[in-house]
Amino acid sequence: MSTYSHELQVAQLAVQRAIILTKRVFHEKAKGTVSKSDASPVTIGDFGAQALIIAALKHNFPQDEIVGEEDADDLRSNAALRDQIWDLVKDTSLADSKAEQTLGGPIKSVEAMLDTIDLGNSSGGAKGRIWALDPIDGTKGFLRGGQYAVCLALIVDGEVTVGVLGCPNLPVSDTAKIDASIGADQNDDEGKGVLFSAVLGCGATSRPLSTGGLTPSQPISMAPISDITQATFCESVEAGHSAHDDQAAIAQKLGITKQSVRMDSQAKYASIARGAGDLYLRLPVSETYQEKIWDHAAGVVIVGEAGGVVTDAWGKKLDFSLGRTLSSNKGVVAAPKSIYPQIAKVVVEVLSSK
Ligand SMILES: Nc1ncnc2c1ncn2[C@@H]1O[C@H](COP(=O)(O)O)[C@@H](O)[C@H]1OP(=O)(O)O
Ligand SMILES: [Mg+2]
Ligand SMILES: [Mg+2]
Ligand SMILES: [Mg+2]
Repeated sequence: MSTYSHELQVAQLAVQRAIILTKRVFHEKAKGTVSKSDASPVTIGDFGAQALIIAALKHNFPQDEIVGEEDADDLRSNAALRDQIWDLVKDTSLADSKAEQTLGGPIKSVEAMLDTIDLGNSSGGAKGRIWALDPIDGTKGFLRGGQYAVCLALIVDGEVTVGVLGCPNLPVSDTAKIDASIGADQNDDEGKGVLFSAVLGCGATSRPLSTGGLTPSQPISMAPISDITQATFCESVEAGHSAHDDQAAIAQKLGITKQSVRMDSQAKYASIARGAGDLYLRLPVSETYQEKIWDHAAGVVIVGEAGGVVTDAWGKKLDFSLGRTLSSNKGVVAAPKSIYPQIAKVVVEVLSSK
């Protein structure tokens, strides 16, 4: 077995199992949404997916730390919400019994579920093995019926080493270039659901999601691009998460004529890694917002292994060793190696002229 193959297998199966739960919630009209202290939404899907993934990690790697986005505080004071989540969690398992066994089987009780969710409370750091988990990334997209991703990465001594992104609403077929329709109304499951993975130094792959064991994978790589003016660039749907105006100015300076493709979540990283799009621009909207490690870790190693470069808006490597946030970075630029220098130069020009 190669290094990290056990970690990779557990991470892929754990994400795949959690997506059985998130898809059930996705198709419900009422998603059990509550507002967090920072006013961002969280649903029963986010909590349920965090419980299932942490349970699988703790079963296999009891010593590892976990930085998970959610905690169980709201559920300890809201019995109705807690019971709704438990109903989902206790009934979610992989159809393949060997794969389910690998993950340690079901969580034993509602109390164990709450404690498991709270194991995502690591403060992160530069030493040892730390998993970064975003149980639903793009919760706003999830609520809107758009793209979302279940994201898990292993950081070893501050370096992202394993990354897995489950994207239930991306098309299985990777031949089509993405366009504006990818961002919205993904209510039909037909031909959708992709699991992306990478191990540092070993390449990136994708495979169709299943509800049992892992399906065969194929290598993925970014699209070769010689003429930057033909590039497709991705950005957030939410104007509050990245600066659409700066991104439009950068695209214009680069001579890009195509409309940007707006989609929620790390599905943007996945889409450029498989060559369905070319660039991902995430320019900061706020002086104070610090990007969270769980919003980028998996995407960064997947894009890196697919032949891309990911830095912050000033060309600095993203530093995952500083805790739960990327406190020394601002914004994100992801592009194929061949055209990255041209793009980075224009990004700095646009930011410096403000
Ligand atoms: N001001 C902000 N700048 C950048 N990202 C943000 C900001 N506020 C929230 N986010 C995060 O952006 C991520 C989604 O990005 P996208 O819009 O590209 O899908 C979410 O994880 C969300 O975090 P949160 O979980 O707190 O909502
Ligand atoms: Mg997120
Ligand atoms: Mg989230
Ligand atoms: Mg959130």
